[in-house]
This record gives sequence, structure tokens and C-alpha cells, in this order.
Amino acid sequence: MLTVEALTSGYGQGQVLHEAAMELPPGKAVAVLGRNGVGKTTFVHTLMGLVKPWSGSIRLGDDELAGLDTRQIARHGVRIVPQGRRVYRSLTVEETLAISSGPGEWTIERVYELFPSLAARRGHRGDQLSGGEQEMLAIGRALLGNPRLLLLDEPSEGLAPLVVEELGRALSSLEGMSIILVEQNLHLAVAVADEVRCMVKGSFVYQATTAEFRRDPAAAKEYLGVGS
Ligand SMILES: Nc1ncnc2c1ncn2[C@@H]1O[C@H](COP(=O)(O)OP(=O)(O)OP(=O)(O)O)[C@@H](O)[C@H]1O
Repeated sequence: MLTVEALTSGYGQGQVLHEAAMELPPGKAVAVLGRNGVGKTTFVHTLMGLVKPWSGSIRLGDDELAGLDTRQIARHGVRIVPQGRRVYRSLTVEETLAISSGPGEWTIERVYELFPSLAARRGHRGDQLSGGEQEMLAIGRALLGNPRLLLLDEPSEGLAPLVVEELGRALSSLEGMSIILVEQNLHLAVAVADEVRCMVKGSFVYQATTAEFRRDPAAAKEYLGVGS
């Protein structure tokens, strides 16, 4: 179980997160939705220690993560796939996965089973991959860390609809993994997530199961500005 309470953080004097709170039951996927600039990326970066929390608590199981540095947080089993899918340009898919792999359930073959199109490109260098393949590679690297909690920041950004669909199928198949998915693409978010949280000005103001959220177009309109 991830329990985030009264989390605040920001940049310099500028506060972005205002007492953000959420609970994520183990093995569930939660989509974090909200308009541009409300603080979604800052939220996942604060969970990962890339932005230092000012106050509040981030508990993963029995462990308090607030105040730890990124390396220590990674040791507690948290992995992030950052926005913009940075991959090694000069390493092949196979080499990139090899340097990320360690002991645990996730193996390179399992990553290839999850993303067959990546398997077909195993000998290609990072800079020869499409955006979708780069995203799959970035997710594959994170999975090879055998995360207890996987943070995904806008994986669909800039990808064609068919690729987003493939990504959605793969992420949905990761049953039993705790996932926080920041997404602008509502289709992907609801395809993958069990639950939805909406953020406004650095706080979570709405929570629902994905099924409830699907039946609540007023929420999508109010918090995301979509629909009519
Ligand atoms: N490195 C930074 N330094 C200073 N301010 C930042 C930094 N990163 C983000 N901000 C500011 O923090 C606020 C929240 O940004 P954040 O990227 O967390 O929002 P977001 O909801 O993820 O937005 P988007 O959907 O556009 O990515 C914005 O006002 C942004 O300008």
C-alpha cells in the first residue's frame, strides 16, 4: 500500500503541491489526471525524490520515503519512466536491457513477450527506434528493476493512436503491479487504470474507480476540460 499524506513541494519559493494525498492499494493502477501545469509531474517527481518534499509523508508499506534521496527510494523498489523517454542513443535495445537487468522476476525475455515489437528490434540502436519503441524500451528498463511501485509520466505523449493502443494492452497486462500513471490521453488512462484521481492546483480533489469515472462525464469536463 502506498499512502501519501499532506505532501507539499515546489521549486525555489514556488509551491506546487499543496497537501496532496492519495492511497494506492497494492497491485492497483491509478491514473493521475488534470489540466496542464496543475502539478502531476511534480507529484511523481516528489515521490521519486527528484523534487524534495517540503513536508508530508510518503509511506510504501512500512517504509517512509519522504526525505530519502532518489537512490534510496529506488532501493525501496520505486521506478520512474520519465516524460520524454530518454534512451541510450548508441546502445542497442538488447544492450540497454542487459545493463538494466538484475535478479528478480523480470527478465529480458519477459520484456520482449510484453513488447513483441521491441523484440523484433533487439539489434537496433536507441536512436534508430520510433517514439513508441523508445517508450517500450524505457518501460522495459524500469520493469527489469522489479518495481514495487512503477511511476509512468505521460507515456503516450507524441505517439500515434495504434501505438498508444499497443502500450495500453501491455500496461493493462501488468496485473498485480502498483502503478501511478500520469496521462493526458484519457483513453489510455481508463484502459489501464483501476482508479482515477484528479489534481487541481497541486491537490487531489476527486477520486473514483475507473468504472465510476466513465459514468461521470461532468468530472472529465470539470477537471480536464474535455467533453461538452
Ligand atoms: N523545474 C522546474 N522549475 C520551476 N518550476 C517548475 C519546474 N517544473 C515545473 N515547474 C512549474 O510547476 C508547475 C507544475 O508543473 P508540472 O509539470 O508538475 O505540471 P503538470 O500537471 O505535470 O503539467 P503538464 O501536464 O503540462 O506536464 C508549473 O507551474 C510549472 O511551470
